[in-house]
This record gives sequence, structure tokens and C-alpha cells, in this order.
Amino acid sequence: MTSRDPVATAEQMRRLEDRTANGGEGLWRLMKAAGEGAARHAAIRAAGRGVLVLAGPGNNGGDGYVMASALKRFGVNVAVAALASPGTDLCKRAAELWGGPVQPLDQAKSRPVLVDALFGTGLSRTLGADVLKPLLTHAEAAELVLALDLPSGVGSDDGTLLPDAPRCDETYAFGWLKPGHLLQPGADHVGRITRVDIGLAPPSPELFRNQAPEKAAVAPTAHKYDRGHVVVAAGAMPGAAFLSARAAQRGGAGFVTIGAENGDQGPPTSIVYRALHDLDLDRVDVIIAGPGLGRDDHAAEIAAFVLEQQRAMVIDGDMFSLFAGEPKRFRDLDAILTPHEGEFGRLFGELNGSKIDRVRRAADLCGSVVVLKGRDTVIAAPGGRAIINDHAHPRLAVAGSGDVLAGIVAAEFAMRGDAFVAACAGVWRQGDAGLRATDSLIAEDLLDLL
Ligand SMILES: NC(=O)C1=CN([C@@H]2O[C@H](COP(=O)(O)OP(=O)(O)OC[C@H]3O[C@@H](n4cnc5c(N)ncnc54)[C@H](O)[C@@H]3O)[C@@H](O)[C@H]2O)[C@@H](O)CC1
Ligand SMILES: [K+]
Repeated sequence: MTSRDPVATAEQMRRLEDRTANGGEGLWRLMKAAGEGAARHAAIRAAGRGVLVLAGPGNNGGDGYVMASALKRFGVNVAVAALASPGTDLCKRAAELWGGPVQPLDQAKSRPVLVDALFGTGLSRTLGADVLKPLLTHAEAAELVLALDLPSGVGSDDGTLLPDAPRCDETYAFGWLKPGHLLQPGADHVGRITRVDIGLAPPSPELFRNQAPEKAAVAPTAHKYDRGHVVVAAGAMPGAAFLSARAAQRGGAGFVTIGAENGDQGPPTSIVYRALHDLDLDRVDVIIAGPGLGRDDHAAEIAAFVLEQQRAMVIDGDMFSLFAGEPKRFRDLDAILTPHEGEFGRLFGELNGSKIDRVRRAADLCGSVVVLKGRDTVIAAPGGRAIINDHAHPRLAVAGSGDVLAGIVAAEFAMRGDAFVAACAGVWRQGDAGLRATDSLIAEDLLDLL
């Protein structure tokens, strides 16, 4: 697997900072690297326009003072306004480095470029009107809003968003990405993410941002079955099964069968229709169950039958209603579950914490890879390995999009054999298709975009 951007929580960032810095001077070097790194990017983005830096009382504010002093050195016309006097040693030192005038937040004159250095990973409660009102006024007056580390109002660990927090155009992420850069609704306020390397030690590899997968290897001599045989267990709504089957084909599976319970033949296409009970399921790589399956007794029989097969599976749609509150039913399988929020709640009930916490817990509960779909999709394997996918577009929220995802993920699973890697690859590919589509997207279009 190619290298992915690690994602670190605020607590992990603090520990990494301590481990890297080894004392006060080291911490100061990190702050200097952060503020100066951001200044180098911002000086170019400002393109001669005046800059106003809003500095908070903590170390995010410290980064702001360092940045302002570097911008001044670069010849940029920069002013600083502060919420309160510096509250940490590092912030004090940074304010001394700046040494120029500092105005109160609500008395500063707005400028075309605004830098939000009020709060970063230390935001711990809701923003008062004393902060929010001037912040919004300056942001509305600016042509370009840049945030240091995180936009003020975005929760670093969970992507929550405080009401009325302004939207930024670009965020300079110091060291590593934080979950708040990628999780909704906060991620929508982050704008373009630019990572600024400050020489921080790497975090333990637990959480990453998804990235373009390497193509699954196919041997030049591969037979169609070597490229993966995927079966879709069809039920009440054959259209959904067809979409999944087509997506599995387009996704790269060599052979795709729709297992229709009564052996119904579909339209004459390269998809084979067979009665599910007549298939030699031992020779099948992955079974998809759920898309269009239905929720009646007949569907329940099919669901029980496919679970008994103990094959690798992609589980979606109606399966989460048929097994509501029973995630342990999937425990002994090598499976990928692809619920949306509603289905996730139906299967796992209410779980606490951030989206990452909840999906990790869910994966442990069912012993399988769980993909919680959305603008921000979180994928977790049992044991804690997790990925956030922000490579997607809201236009993917159309009927049938989930059926397509199940098919792509199944193809990837059949070709790669590793559930977590396959889920990450499939989610990326669907997101990528969505990004390349137009706003008139319907699920069928995705098939041609794979
Ligand atoms: N952890 C790291 O590795 C590094 C961190 N740096 C910077 O340090 C930041 C974290 O600094 P801090 O931990 O000092 O935290 P912040 O500077 O984000 O905020 C903490 C301060 O804000 C106050 N506060 C929190 N929520 C508030 C609210 N809603 N209303 C009013 N006041 C509020 C706190 O009481 C505290 O004074 C990072 O985001 C980054 O910008 C960088 O200097 C470089 C290295
Ligand atoms: K900030």
C-alpha cells in the first residue's frame, strides 16, 4: 500500500509535540516552524493584499504572532488583533517576537486577507459573542480567509462545528491532519488543506486519510475466475441487485452472477442469472447480500442461507433491517458491512463518541470491516485500524449509489482478498467517480465512470 496521510487526535498531537520537542526550546522551534511555514504559503496567497491576523490566548495564537512577524519580514502589510493577552509561555514569547501593535479584536480594521489564529486543537467550549461577532465581521469583510491549524469553531477530534463559525478558504494543518479536517460538518469549513511540516514525530499508524489505491494486480495469464467471482443474492427489487452486479463487473470482477431465488432470467447481458440454491457457492469469492433483498420472510430465508455459506461477503441495505440489533450474527464471517447512518443505527443501536469512535466500536462488535457511508465515510477494521475518506461529492447522495458501492467493494474484495484494503479502494473509486460526474448524476452513470 502506498503511504497515506496519518490523522492524529489533539491528545496524540500533544504527546508527539512533547516527544519531538524534548523541552521548552524544542517547543518553541515547533511553533516557529508552524508560524513561519504558514507565512510562506500565506505571503504568496495574499499577493500584495493587506493581512489581519486574529490571535487567541493559547498556542494557536502563538503561531499567529510568529506568522505575523514572518509576514512583516517578507514585506507583507500585516496587522494583529488579539482576543486577550497571551496565556501561555510560548504565546508570550511569540507576541514578544512580533513586538508590533496589537489591537482589540472588535476595534481592528478589517483587511482583504484574514488569518484565524484564535483557536486550534485546544478549543474546548462554545464560542462567546465577544469572539464570534468580530470574527464573523472580519471574515465577511475579507476576500480570503486562512485558518491556522483548524478554523475556530471546528472540533479537532470529531469535526463538530460551533454555530455561526465562519467558513475558511484554506487551512494550514500543522504536523499531521486532524479528524476535524476531514469529518463533517466541520470539514466543510476547512477549505483547501495545506499540510505544513514542522518536523513532528510520526503518530502510531491507527488512523489515516484515504487516498487513491494502487490498481489491483491481475496476472497477464489470469482466467476470468482468477479475477474474482462475485454473486449477488437477489430479492424483492431486482434493479438494485442488477446495479450491484454491474458495478462488480465494472469494478474488475472477472465473473458476476445474480443468484435469483427462483432462477429468473434477467435481460440478456454478460451477467449470468442462476437460482441461488443451484450455485456452487464454494467456488464463489464474494457474495453481496442486501441490495434490493427485501425484508419479508422470503428475504429472511435468503439472508440466513447466504450467512450459512461462510463465504466472504459484502453486506448492505436490507440485511441491516433483517438483523437489526444483532451485529454478532456477522461475527464469524470475513465481511465488509456498508451501512449509511440510518442502517448503522438499526444494526448497532446508539454508540457514543465521534464518527471514528462509533465505527471502530461497530467493527469490534461485528468482527468485520465496517464502512459508515456519507460525505465523510469512515472505514474501520476490528482492532482499531481506521480510514477517513473525504474524496467524494454530495451529488453521490442518489438512489442506487449504495448498490453501486457494494458492487465495487465486492469486486475489490474478490481481487485483493483483504477486506479493509478492498473497502478503502472501493470507497475511493466511487468517490472519485462522483467527483468526475456532473450534477445530473444518477446511479447508473457511475457505472460508466468507474
Ligand atoms: N501540538 C503541536 O504539536 C503543536 C501545536 N501548535 C499549536 O498549538 C495549538 C494548540 O494550542 P493550545 O493547546 O494552547 O490550544 P488553543 O490555542 O487552540 O486554545 C487554547 C486556549 O483557548 C482557550 N479556549 C478554548 N476554548 C475556548 C472558547 N470556546 N472560548 C474562549 N476561550 C477558549 C483555552 O482556555 C486556552 O486558553 C495547535 O492548534 C497549533 O496551532 C503549534 O504551535 C506547533 C506544534
Ligand atoms: K485557528
